[in-house]
Amino acid sequence: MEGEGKYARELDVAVRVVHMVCALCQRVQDGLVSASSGQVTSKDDDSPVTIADWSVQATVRWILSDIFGDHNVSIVAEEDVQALSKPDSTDLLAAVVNTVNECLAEAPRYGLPTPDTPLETFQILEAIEGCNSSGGPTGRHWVLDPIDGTLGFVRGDQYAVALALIEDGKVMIGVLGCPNYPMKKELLNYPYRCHLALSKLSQPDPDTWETGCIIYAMRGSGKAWMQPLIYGDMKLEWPNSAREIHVSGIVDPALATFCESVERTNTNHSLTAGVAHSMGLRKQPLRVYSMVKYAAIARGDAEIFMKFARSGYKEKIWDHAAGVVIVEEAGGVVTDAGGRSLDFSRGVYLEGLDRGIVACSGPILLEKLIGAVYASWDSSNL
Ligand SMILES: Nc1ncnc2c1ncn2[C@@H]1O[C@H](COP(=O)(O)O)[C@@H](OP(=O)(O)O)[C@H]1O
Ligand SMILES: [Mg+2]
Repeated sequence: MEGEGKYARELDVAVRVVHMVCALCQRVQDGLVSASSGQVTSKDDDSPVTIADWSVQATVRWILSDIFGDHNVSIVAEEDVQALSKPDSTDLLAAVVNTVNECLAEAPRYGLPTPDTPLETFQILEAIEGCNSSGGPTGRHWVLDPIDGTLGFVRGDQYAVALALIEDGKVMIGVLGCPNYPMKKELLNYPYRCHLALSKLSQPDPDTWETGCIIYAMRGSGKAWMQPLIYGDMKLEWPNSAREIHVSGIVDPALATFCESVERTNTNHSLTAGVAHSMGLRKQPLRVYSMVKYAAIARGDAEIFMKFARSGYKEKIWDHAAGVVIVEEAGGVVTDAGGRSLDFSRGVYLEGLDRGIVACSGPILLEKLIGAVYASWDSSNL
């Protein structure tokens, strides 16, 4: 199964570490949802960041460096230490140090190494700063979005932890941790807070896959997998009930579901409505935060994903790398709006992107979608 191939060790480590940091995220999100304020910081571009973003980044860096060797690990990731290093950020930094050490203390349950003594503040800052690679066309680069969909995260809704490995410009493995991804497709449409409240009434049962999964794939395997999150004191026992996932077989647009960002600042909802109409999609869009949208395509819960950012916005590789390989290995396709593959070899940004990003469960829908984008483009207000 998924344990074979050139990247088997990397995939195994990546899945384990994503499991571990998903537990970290769940603890922080539970605290955020019950706290009234003061837990969310704004970055210079006004986007939100939380202790979970920095803590996940530091934890992943520490584990990958420990296993593969500090000098062998190049990581391209979203966060830097700017906001954490301000004089009034002492409490924030202390919270990150505490969160990382709490998480790493649990590492043996995930089959991962743990530090001999708790990490000191400078080590944690170094770990966060150590994720400052800018990728490129050659060599191995890990790509991490510690919390994708931070807005969903702080709102108690969907978010994802995304880790990918790029080698010589190609995404070779992808892992998406989706701690709030519900078992049933219908529940994705359901306000997540309600689902959270209901699931709190009973202990999650891994057999029913109520909440939380890790989805992953290795390039060329033709397979994508899903495992449930582990809870409480459980130990991660490989293969942890892994089951194979596939894209949907629906090819009729009238029956297809399309998903897109909740935030209209991140994608042009009027353009996507025009495209949907032009291609004959009938259902209401499924609006979900984060790369959970790629997970939904790979799991067969939706057939189409579209993202059309405002002109001038440059898409970053960490927002797509893991999702792309997972969707492709699950049988789907991901391209720009001109039908070309995304290019992960050009550094931090997806350079040369034609208008936007689309993912489909197969080539028939993709062809119709690209035709509909051409038909709708001129009348859009981009
Ligand atoms: N103006 C903009 N246009 C398009 N995408 C944007 C954007 N500002 C931020 N984003 C990206 O959109 C991601 C969220 O996507 P979605 O809206 O689908 O949940 C953000 O990820 P982060 O939350 O990791 O910063 C960010 O990378
Ligand atoms: Mg992101």
